[in-house]
Amino acid sequence: MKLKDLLKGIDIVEIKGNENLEITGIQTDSRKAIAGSAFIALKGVQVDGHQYINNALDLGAKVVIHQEKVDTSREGITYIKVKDSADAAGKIATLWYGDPSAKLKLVGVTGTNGKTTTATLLYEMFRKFGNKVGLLSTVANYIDGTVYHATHTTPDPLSLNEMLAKMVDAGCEYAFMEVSSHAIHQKRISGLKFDGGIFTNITQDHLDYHKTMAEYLKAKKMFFDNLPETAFALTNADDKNGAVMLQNTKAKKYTYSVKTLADFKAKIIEKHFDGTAVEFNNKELQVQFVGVFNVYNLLAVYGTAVLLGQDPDEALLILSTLKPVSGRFETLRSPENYTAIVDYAHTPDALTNVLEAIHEVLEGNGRVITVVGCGGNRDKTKRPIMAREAVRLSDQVILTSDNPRFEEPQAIINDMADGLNSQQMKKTLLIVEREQAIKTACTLAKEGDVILIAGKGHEDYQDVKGVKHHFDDREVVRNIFGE
Ligand SMILES: CC(=O)N[C@H]1[C@@H](OP(=O)(O)OP(=O)(O)OC[C@H]2O[C@@H](n3ccc(=O)[nH]c3=O)[C@H](O)[C@@H]2O)O[C@H](CO)[C@@H](O)[C@@H]1O[C@H](C)C(=O)N[C@@H](C)C(=O)N[C@H](CCC(=O)O)C(=O)O
Ligand SMILES: Nc1ncnc2c1ncn2[C@@H]1O[C@H](COP(=O)(O)OP(=O)(O)OP(=O)(O)O)[C@@H](O)[C@H]1O
Ligand SMILES: N[C@H](CCC[C@H](N)C(=O)O)C(=O)O
Ligand SMILES: [Mg+2]
Repeated sequence: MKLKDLLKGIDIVEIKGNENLEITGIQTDSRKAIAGSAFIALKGVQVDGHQYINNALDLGAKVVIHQEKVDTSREGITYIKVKDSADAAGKIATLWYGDPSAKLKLVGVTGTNGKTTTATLLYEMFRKFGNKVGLLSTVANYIDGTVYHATHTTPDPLSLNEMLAKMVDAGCEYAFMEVSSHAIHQKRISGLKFDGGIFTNITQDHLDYHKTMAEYLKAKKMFFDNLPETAFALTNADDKNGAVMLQNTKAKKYTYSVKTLADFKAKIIEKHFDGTAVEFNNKELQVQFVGVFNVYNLLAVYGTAVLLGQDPDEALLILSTLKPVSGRFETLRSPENYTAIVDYAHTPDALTNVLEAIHEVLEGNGRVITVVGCGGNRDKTKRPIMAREAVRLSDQVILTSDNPRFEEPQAIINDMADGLNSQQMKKTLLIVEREQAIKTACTLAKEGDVILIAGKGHEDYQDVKGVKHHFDDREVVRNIFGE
């Protein structure tokens, strides 16, 4: 592909050299540069890609796209200075892969919690409508039924557009993807053509990265600010920032709600352990999901289906057949008749919601034992809050490890316990080994009790000092249950 054809829509400051040459590839990682390729230098979080320009050139790259002032003296090299190399990387990636998002009906889901659930259920629903569909999610990526390993919630722009192009090649008509705040902030989604955007909610998380809630909110809002007028923007009217998200969008605005008037409105009729009876826009249905938060997710799915032109009644029929996503409120029953629930709640709000959902169906019959930890090298301020919420809504809490990464596991647990007073500590155990923590919870549980094992959900590893050791909460539970 010709270099100049890749530069459409990019804010160029200066070009030095030939822009009329054939490119063999594009990279943002110097280590992957090949003969004749273009290297885009990104200002990273850890390091600055501009440092590696010569490494890329040594491997044969012929073009450098940069944002900072750099040495442009190497012979035969084209240097393109741009205003924003992250934005350029996104846009160049879309063009390199043939602008796949323009050939798909692409819908992005953003928010602190519920992205994986909503995007995955949309993928499943649209397949049930009979379409070929793609999905990019935390748990896994899918192209019309074929699974691909996911490393991020939202991949880097090159991997992202490569996946979208594969979806186009496979004949997919729709694609649903999670849009993380990191991805918006790092412009991994620049150049993508969305047909719709969904906002789930915003509560505390990722303050290690965004520093303040205001910055976190700004990142999420940017996704909606950049939607085109041809797209729809569907927001949660019950979230206090739901309307804020759509303040400056050009997209057509729609709302969903359980509490107020909205385009898509739900009423909860009855809650039980294997599902919820609800009314969506005055039509009754039974869904196989527990928790009010899941009613919101399902409502967003329903609204999206309708906004994409599907028949509302058929959408409701399919909704009632959908099943929970891997590692989200996954229920396992012990031979002694207590229940273990594995859930991906890793934020204060998610933990509160999932515990409230458990209480709503338990109705005071049976105790709640919660096993929970917090990730290392992530938002430290959520640790004491999560511990307090766990204690407030449980009869017994075991604080344990969840991906300590490069931190000391005991130090993370101590940060959590710092949120508890001596009274609260009385119902709290600290057990560093997660397997031991789960075993202890099972020893303590009696018939009718519920053990919530929170934070890891679908994850099948424990990330310790950069090494992912195999660990799966569900597997541990099944072993204890003798399955
Ligand atoms: C904090 C963060 O988001 N980091 C992401 C970021 O990396 P970075 O900016 O730190 O990159 P860097 O290491 O500083 O390098 C900067 C540039 O120099 C280049 N480089 C580097 C070394 C070299 O020798 N040569 C070279 O060219 C790199 O390729 C890069 O282009 O850009 C990388 C490429 O896109 C991501 O892989 C990386 O994700 C890291 C691994 C990560 O853990 N990210 C998490 C926090 C994340 O993104 N999570 C969200 C979901 C969160 C949620 O909603 O729960 C997600 O979307 O997955
Ligand atoms: N709409 C919601 N509101 C609040 N909490 C939710 C909602 N949906 C799910 N949760 C809780 O959050 C957890 C994570 O859900 P999910 O994986 O769908 O979120 P996510 O936004 O994809 O998370 P991540 O940012 O890690 O990708 C669930 O296990 C559940 O405890
Ligand atoms: N996408 C989230 C996942 C957190 C899951 C939890 N198990 C942890 O490791 O903190 C993050 O990277 O912050
Ligand atoms: Mg997710």
